[in-house]
Amino acid sequence: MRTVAVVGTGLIGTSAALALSARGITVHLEDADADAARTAASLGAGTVEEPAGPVDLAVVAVPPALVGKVLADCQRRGLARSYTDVASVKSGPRAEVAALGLDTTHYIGGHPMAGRERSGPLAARADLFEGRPWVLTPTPDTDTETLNAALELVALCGAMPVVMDAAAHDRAVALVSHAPQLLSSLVAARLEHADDTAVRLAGQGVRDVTRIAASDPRMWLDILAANAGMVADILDEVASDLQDTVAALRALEAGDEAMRQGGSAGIEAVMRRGNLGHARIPGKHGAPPTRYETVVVAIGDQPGELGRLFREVARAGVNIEDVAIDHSAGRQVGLVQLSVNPGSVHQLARALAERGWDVRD
Ligand SMILES: NC(=O)C1=CN([C@@H]2O[C@H](COP(=O)(O)OP(=O)(O)OC[C@H]3O[C@@H](n4cnc5c(N)ncnc54)[C@H](O)[C@@H]3O)[C@@H](O)[C@H]2O)C=CC1
Ligand SMILES: O=C(O)C(=O)Cc1ccc(O)cc1
Repeated sequence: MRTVAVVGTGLIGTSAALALSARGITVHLEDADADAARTAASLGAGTVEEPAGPVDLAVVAVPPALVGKVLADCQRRGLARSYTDVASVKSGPRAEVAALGLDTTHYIGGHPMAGRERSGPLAARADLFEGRPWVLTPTPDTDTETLNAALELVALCGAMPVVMDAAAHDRAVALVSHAPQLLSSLVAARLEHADDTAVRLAGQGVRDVTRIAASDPRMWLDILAANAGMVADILDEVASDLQDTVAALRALEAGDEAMRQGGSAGIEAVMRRGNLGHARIPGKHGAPPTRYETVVVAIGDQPGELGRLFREVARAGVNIEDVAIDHSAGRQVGLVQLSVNPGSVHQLARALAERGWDVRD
């Protein structure tokens, strides 16, 4: 594959374009908003010049409800030999492509399972898809050239292809992406009118649970509208779990010992079910989940501190598997939680302490 057109240069389109350009592919950028395409080009994602002839692959990276319309326009113009999209839902766009009578042999649905809570080209990152699943939804009439072009796109973006049926994809993402998005929004919504004194106490737990509550409501309305039934089914089950949990909490306050015991059992059961569900989430690069341990280091809230710390960790020969930073409210200090392999914890803590870092227990 030598030439690609990215149609829609927001977060996802520009991230893919950056990854492809970095690997020597010629990328043509276009967007209904000319500023978005120019911004992407200025970031090194490609050129806003039109291709001289059909490109090898066009990546349609627009909101889900527009995939059919934009694909129709691209095919009419003869923009590419093969086409794919990146929409977060797959059955809706597929039905629209069929309803519009488009060429389905040279189109394959796609969905990179990576994103950010921010939109637009300025939020793009070349490594966004690194090690992440990228779902492809071929149909019996998808031709080999198109499947291969999409597989090459996924490989060039450093992602792992997962071939799925569109309906199975939509069921799966309702569970692992769409329902969690709404649950995160609902937790964050409780904070809207909360007392400042309460919000100021927010720590890493509530930050983790609400990170994606900062997402763009319009884009998510589009996604949820295209998968509403499946997401509602999951939230129905969550609502039933919530009712049981509330009943268990009330029982914990009861005067009667037997009721209190029932309440304890209910809460313990939900916590244990959560442990088991959490343990099933794959680790980096789709590997089986790994248990990491954390080394906590306090750093000053000033430029360059994090870089200095990371260099020290590298010098100690330890790989950082994950990192989280907890900014204590009102203090000029951040607590950096370095997740590392359990075997490296003591060695790293000792090495950092010896070099003067404030390592916390
Ligand atoms: N944001 C996320 O975390 C993820 C989003 N997706 C999917 O990727 C797609 C794009 O999402 P984002 O990049 O986040 O959105 P975005 O809002 O950052 O970018 C969408 C871009 O499409 C452009 N556009 C709209 N109509 C157009 C048209 N008719 N022709 C050409 N360009 C047009 C917009 O001007 C905008 O620049 C959506 O289908 C979304 O479901 C997939 C994975 C993750
Ligand atoms: O922010 C995250 O962790 C995400 O996982 C975001 C995300 C949002 C939408 C998608 O279709 C896929 C991934």
